[in-house]
Amino acid sequence: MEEYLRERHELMLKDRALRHDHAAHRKPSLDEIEADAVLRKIRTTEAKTVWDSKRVVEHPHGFQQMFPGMEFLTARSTIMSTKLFAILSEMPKGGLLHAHLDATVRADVLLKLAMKQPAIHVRAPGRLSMGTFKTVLPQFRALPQTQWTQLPSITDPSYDPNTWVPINNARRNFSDALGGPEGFDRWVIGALMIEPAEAYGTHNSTAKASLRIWEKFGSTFMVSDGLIRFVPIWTEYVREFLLSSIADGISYVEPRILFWHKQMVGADGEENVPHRIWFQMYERILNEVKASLAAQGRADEFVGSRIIYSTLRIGTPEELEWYTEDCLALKQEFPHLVAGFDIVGHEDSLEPLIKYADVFLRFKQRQKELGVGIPFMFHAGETLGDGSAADVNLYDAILLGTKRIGHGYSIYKHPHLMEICREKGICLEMCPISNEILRLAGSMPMHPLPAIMNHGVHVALCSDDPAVFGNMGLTFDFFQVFVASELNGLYTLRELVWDSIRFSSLGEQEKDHALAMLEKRWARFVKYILEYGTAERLRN
Ligand SMILES: O=c1[nH]cnc2c1ncn2[C@@H]1O[C@H](CO)[C@@H](O)[C@H]1O
Repeated sequence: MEEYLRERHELMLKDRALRHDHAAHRKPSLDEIEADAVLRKIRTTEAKTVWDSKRVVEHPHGFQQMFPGMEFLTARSTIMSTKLFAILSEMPKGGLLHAHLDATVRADVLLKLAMKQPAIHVRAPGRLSMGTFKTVLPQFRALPQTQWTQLPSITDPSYDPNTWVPINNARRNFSDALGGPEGFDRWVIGALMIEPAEAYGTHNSTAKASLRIWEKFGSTFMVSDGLIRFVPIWTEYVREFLLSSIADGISYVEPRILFWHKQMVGADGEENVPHRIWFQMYERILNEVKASLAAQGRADEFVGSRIIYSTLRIGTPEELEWYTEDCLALKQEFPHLVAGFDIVGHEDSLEPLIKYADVFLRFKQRQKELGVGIPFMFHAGETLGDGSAADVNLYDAILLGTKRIGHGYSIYKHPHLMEICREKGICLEMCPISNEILRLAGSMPMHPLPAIMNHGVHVALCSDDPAVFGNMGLTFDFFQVFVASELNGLYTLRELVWDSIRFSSLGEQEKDHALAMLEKRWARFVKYILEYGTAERLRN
């Protein structure tokens, strides 16, 4: 029996040897070993006390049994009540490498920013009633002062659909039958976020033919665009994104900014602010945030930010070439801010990478001519397809030399591609909560993340579109991943955090600095877990 147990142990070690959190790669400190045990105890206890399968929560189909890593939108408030969540909130998270900027600030905060702008008007394309509350969506726009209106209400019987009402009037006079001003907030926020009833009920399909969940997902961006792409709101939005990320323990952010629209609406209500001014504004806010942290003696909490230039995966190759040239010009003017290039949007229904391969090859050539480097950071494989165009995007992303892969969800079906990622150090930006809400995985235990980690592929955990999903910061994604596996421990968390800096676009010296800062904060975090363990009598 002794011999059997030894063989058994060796087999397990061998099977897990490719994992980056494997003991062979780094010796944990004694404190870490003890803190790991505390975290595991809490997880085991809460699996019984909180995620007990006899407990249920309300669910669009009736009731849902609780389990660790269950559907995020029905579990969210329970997650927030756990000890594990409280502890992970304190964890230094490293970098956020995959987030779409226009979905990074809480919907209620965005609405408050909008209410401060008299230029912002709202209209409804149809009549609002209880029956149309979810289907008649608000449209926002900042108007030049000459076009401001004084219409009193968007719900009045006399309201002419598609006419602009000042946002404050629309809110103040929102009909009592629809909930008054709070009803207005619910209408707007409901259009900016995905609700459980949608993800798990009415829109629960990712099928190519119906795209239900992506219909709702896509529409949230149409609604928010009229608010965010307005200079006075955009600048405050960026500030809020940076500050709320820092508050969650994130020390570096690399958002994808969508440059599809060639202009932003300026403070005067005219759509005439070109991309280079967006970069200037971003840099100004970034410097202000850094200066205010330094003034508070908190400079070591944040190392900075770079931008992944993104446009949509639609249109002709010629049209895409306008964007690659635009990106080149911006890289020359803001070399320290442009981190990479990507095309975004629903992979299952929009254009595959291969359609633009010659543009991408020319883009690389142009970079050589101009002496600049703009790595691809392609979205690829965010699909359930097997051999579909979205799945095949993985081959093109890798062949085109992508530095990281956005999602790469379907890569676990491709042994050779995983080997390439492992050997070339192509990191996967995995967004587990996003994948679950967009119905690629029914819950966290159904997510392929463990398969990918067991193959030794580097992963950075990311939030993708936290304003739409409600997974603000990175604590929620770390939580879901941590509770859904008994293999994952403190060393797993540490590897994920470290990889998010190692595979970022920071320069080598900046990475060293960021990792040194992280090391100090990590040591404090480990002490915090130990103190927590002592207070809760969880230590031996
Ligand atoms: O998970 C994703 N996969 C692909 N595209 C996305 C995802 N999340 C957001 N966007 C896209 O980014 C744009 C906003 O910046 C939107 O067009 C949205 O479709």
